[in-house]
Amino acid sequence: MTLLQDTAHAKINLYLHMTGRRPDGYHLLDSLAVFAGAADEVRIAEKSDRFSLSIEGRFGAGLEADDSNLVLRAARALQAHAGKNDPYHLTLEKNLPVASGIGGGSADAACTLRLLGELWNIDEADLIAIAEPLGADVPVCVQQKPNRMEGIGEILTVAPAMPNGGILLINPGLAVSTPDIFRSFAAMGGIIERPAPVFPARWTSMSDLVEMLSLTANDLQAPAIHHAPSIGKVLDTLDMQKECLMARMSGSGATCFGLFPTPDAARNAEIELSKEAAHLGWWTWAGPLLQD
Ligand SMILES: C[C@@](CO)(OP(=O)(O)O)[C@H](O)COP(=O)(O)OP(=O)(O)OC[C@H]1O[C@@H](n2ccc(N)nc2=O)[C@H](O)[C@@H]1O
Ligand SMILES: Nc1ncnc2c1ncn2[C@@H]1O[C@H](COP(=O)(O)OP(=O)(O)O)[C@@H](O)[C@H]1O
Repeated sequence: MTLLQDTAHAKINLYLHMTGRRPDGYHLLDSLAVFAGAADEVRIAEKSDRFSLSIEGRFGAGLEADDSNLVLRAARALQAHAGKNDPYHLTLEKNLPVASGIGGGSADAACTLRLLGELWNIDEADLIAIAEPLGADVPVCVQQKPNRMEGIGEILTVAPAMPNGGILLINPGLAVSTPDIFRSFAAMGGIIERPAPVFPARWTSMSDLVEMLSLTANDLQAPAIHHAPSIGKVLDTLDMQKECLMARMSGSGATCFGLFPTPDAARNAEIELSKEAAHLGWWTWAGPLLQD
């Protein structure tokens, strides 16, 4: 029996600029993080003598249901914070590709915090504080709303709502290593000095949003293509789709996204390339951006 369930949406970095480096070597960044309809699901079932996890779904086989899983790490961190002895059996339906630049693990951790926070009556601000040590992308995933991320992701500023546009995600079926991509970024020249993007009070259409994004970049895209040239092919394929306004990689890759004027335009493009995607073993998802 399911007591509570929630969806853990894919995080998309619409742009990702590296702005500096901390003394510990971590890169400081500036990013507009938004969320797509594509999601994992976390369910809380019956009480148990300790937190435990079952994993199902298309990408479940790539993960262990042990203490390394971010769902259990988040549950235990919140349990310690709340001083609760109230463990449950949890189920993760893993629909998002793993280690793919769309923060699926971070979204799962944040989703677990929201669910247990609801059961145990814990404020969102406390959940965000507990999220931070679990990973740089976990705080933004607690709210699942458009946010500007700075610092290494812990400094969040609410961004204007997304227009009612569409997004097509493609993952070429390879996991890229985030540390390798950051290392290559540094080796290929590192930080680029540039003015910080300025957001308007609101975006009226996808074209309006894309106009601002055209002045930005994902600084990890070139190093990722260097490691995995198939990312370049994914970007070319997205660019060739009718009505695709722009194509870019998210996070440290390898998932890339195309932006479209409407969710239907993105779905039509997904259908258009479905044969090629099936042939190449690509994962695809098309639909709306979460708006706020
Ligand atoms: C690039 C981003 C953008 O949202 O997304 P993903 O690709 O993970 O989705 C994140 O900043 C990913 O942050 P996070 O998920 O914490 O990265 P991790 O895998 O823990 O980092 C692995 C390694 O990459 C390097 N690293 C990571 C983050 C950062 N801001 N600077 C770094 O230099 C460090 O060497 C670190 O040890
Ligand atoms: N529930 C989870 N879902 C995905 N990855 C997880 C999970 N728990 C732990 N991990 C580990 O976290 C790492 C990052 O995963 P993920 O969030 O999918 O990456 P990315 O942010 O690049 O999309 C993976 O290498 C994986 O082994």
